[in-house]
Amino acid sequence: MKTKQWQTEQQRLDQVREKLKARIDELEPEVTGLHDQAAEIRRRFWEEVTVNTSSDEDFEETFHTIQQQSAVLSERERGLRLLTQQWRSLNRLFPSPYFGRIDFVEDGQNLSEPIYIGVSSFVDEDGLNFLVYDWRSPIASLYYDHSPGAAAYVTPMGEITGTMELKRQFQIHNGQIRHMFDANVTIGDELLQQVLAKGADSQMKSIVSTIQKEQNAIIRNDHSRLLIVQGAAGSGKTSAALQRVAYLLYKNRDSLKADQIVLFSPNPIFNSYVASVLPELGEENMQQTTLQEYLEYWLGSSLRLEDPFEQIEYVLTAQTTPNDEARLQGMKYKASEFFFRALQNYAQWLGREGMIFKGIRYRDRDLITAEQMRTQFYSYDPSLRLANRVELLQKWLLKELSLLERRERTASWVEEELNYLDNEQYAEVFGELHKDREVFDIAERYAVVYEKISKKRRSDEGDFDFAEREEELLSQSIVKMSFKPLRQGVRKLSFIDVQGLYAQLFDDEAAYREKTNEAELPSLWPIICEQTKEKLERRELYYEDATPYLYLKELFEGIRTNTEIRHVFVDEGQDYSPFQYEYLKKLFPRARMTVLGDFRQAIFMQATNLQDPDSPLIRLYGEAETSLIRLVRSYRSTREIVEFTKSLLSEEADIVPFERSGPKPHLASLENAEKRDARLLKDIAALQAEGFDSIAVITKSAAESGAAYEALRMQGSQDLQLVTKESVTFEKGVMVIPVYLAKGVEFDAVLIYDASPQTYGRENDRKLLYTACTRAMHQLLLYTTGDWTPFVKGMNANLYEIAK
Ligand SMILES: Nc1ncnc2c1ncn2[C@@H]1O[C@H](COP(=O)(O)OP(=O)(O)OP(=O)(O)O)[C@@H](O)[C@H]1O
Repeated sequence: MKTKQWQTEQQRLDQVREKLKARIDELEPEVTGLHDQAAEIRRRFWEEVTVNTSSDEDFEETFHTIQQQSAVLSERERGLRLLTQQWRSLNRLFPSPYFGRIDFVEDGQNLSEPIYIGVSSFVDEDGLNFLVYDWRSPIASLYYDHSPGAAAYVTPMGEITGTMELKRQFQIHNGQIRHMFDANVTIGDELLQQVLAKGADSQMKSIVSTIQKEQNAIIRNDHSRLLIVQGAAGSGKTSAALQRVAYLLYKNRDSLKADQIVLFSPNPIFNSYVASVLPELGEENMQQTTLQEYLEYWLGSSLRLEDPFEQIEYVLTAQTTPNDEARLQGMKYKASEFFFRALQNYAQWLGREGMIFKGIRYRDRDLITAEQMRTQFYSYDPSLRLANRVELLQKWLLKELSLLERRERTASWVEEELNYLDNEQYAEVFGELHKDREVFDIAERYAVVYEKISKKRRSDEGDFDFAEREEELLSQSIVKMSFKPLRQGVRKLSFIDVQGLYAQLFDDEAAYREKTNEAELPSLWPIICEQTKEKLERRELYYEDATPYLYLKELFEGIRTNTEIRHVFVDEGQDYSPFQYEYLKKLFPRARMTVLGDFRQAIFMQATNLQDPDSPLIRLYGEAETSLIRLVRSYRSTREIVEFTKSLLSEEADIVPFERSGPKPHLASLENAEKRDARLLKDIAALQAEGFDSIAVITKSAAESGAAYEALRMQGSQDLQLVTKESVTFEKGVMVIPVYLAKGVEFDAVLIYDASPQTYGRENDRKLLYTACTRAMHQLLLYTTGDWTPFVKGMNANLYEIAK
């Protein structure tokens, strides 16, 4: 790079920074001033308001002053928010105001304007001249999508074509240009080289300065209802997804808020891993959750739910017994669209017959029987949906309860209870009574006034006995309170026996076919039925039953929908079942969905193929509303690691390593476990000495992790972290982690604790081993105490080194 150009750029940079500094200095007092003002208003809020409710007029006036005060306050706070945002973004720009420049000449014009691109915009004092363009602005897409030459970008007004004369990348630190590259063919390779050579972090980083063209297509996709990204391990799916969130928030800043976006993550650790990317880009975080959290929220109080990790541990240790086979078949079937349709058909069948209710019992007797409910339920118009009929039944039950409650007041137990009320109960009843008493007093006052005006004596006046009335009210209250739980139960729809209704599906094969119109059933259906019912009897649910159970419940209670959410992101999308996708589609009817995943990393039984033409995911919204983008370039790992992991796969895969080199994966075969552990610790020490500070010992299961952790500690290693499904964050350092918790995360070096055929011997284990090995950025080491897993044994010996 010519020094002259460098100097010119540095001068421009200095000027921009001066202007930034000036603007920051200008804003600072305003930000503090507004902050103080808002704080002052908040502090004096009630001083400005005279609360007077003695008359209606006073009340109205008080109401208006409170409203006025809060309007002033929220206006100040809004102003403060905007200014603070601006101030923060200037501060973010200050150390490194931009990372790219393009010179673009629009067709029909001959002026070439340099466009500088950074994490947010910065406009000169005149309000017109953009000194820095936000990376999400339409023109900035030129930087990501094109090399110098003919280029075009899309604006809300249409496409603009022209010629890009220059594309330059910068690395700027604290106001100094450290590196400057002029790109020609592929953008960013040099800058990307530098970025990728760095170490792993316990927090994911933003990739804004080196977004690749195919990633940009994901980020800026505005038209698809469903966007599916099938991408190789380490191809930047998660990174692109987070940038996409930032883009959407920018593009729709007047209509979209961060809390209208939800990201479904594979596990809580992943949540914390990605949590800093958006704030780094100056945006608020979207909502983050796991499907398990959601299921727990809605079902957890009545049933114990198995989580996906328990399920996978089961799968990993499953034998070839009929019981295990049946459970595996059940997992597959219950994850399918067929089961989803079967439940819908079942709901139709229930519309005609077979509903199961729980009768209402009261003081050891049947108040309203299940049979009465059933008769009532089936007396409603059969064309009404289940949930609507349930609602009618609920109203009917509440009415019935009121009648029964009135009748109950004269029961002998009430009178007895009156005599035996202890002080506390009396006070409680009296408290209730007091409310009634007010009503009673008003009625009484009204009656007196009416008497005066009409000059007529009330006919019952002579008979009125307040003590009698009080006793009557007291017994009313006693009965009312004893009916309260019944009414609450009816309101919560606990008269529907959801558990019974779900269990009833699994009675026997013929009955199942009749209720659901299902033709194809897993061969071991009778055992599946037994297992499901047995589990339910213990008030527990398998993971594969949780979403279907919730769905069935909603068919009675009304489908739960969340219309606030506009964008749903599903990361590690291959791990969700077609059933779960159908459910998410129903749950978020107004949202667009972005699903990111890699079928080669599908380690759960319920996996969904993301990209095949007959994939249930593509059928979800239909082909016309779905876009599929494939990412084949892998950025995480060195070329050597990518070549090695690629050949772990059963078929030829289109995965292209990014040109970054490192040592070949190391294979170490030791005589016994003790020697293996000692070797592993020695290797870890050597890796640390090389400067790697994020190192993972990856195991197949949690049980193996626990054992490895103990064994390594016995050998004297003290600073190990054991990561379990309860862990919510992880720190840099050395950790022992089961592969399914390492999903989506990366490490400088990965050590596969036991790569023997006993651990990774079955075809199912291939994807697990692949997922584990693809977590490595710079170094990969595998250990065994005997033979090698067939997936390694079968590969070309050039792809690895045997450790001495
Ligand atoms: N355009 C890019 N510029 C710089 N780094 C990138 C880019 N794309 C991806 N990376 C880096 O590659 C690594 C892998 O990215 P990411 O975790 O997003 O991939 P992924 O496809 O979600 O992987 P996996 O499926 O294995 O979980 C990260 O370190 C990320 O920062």
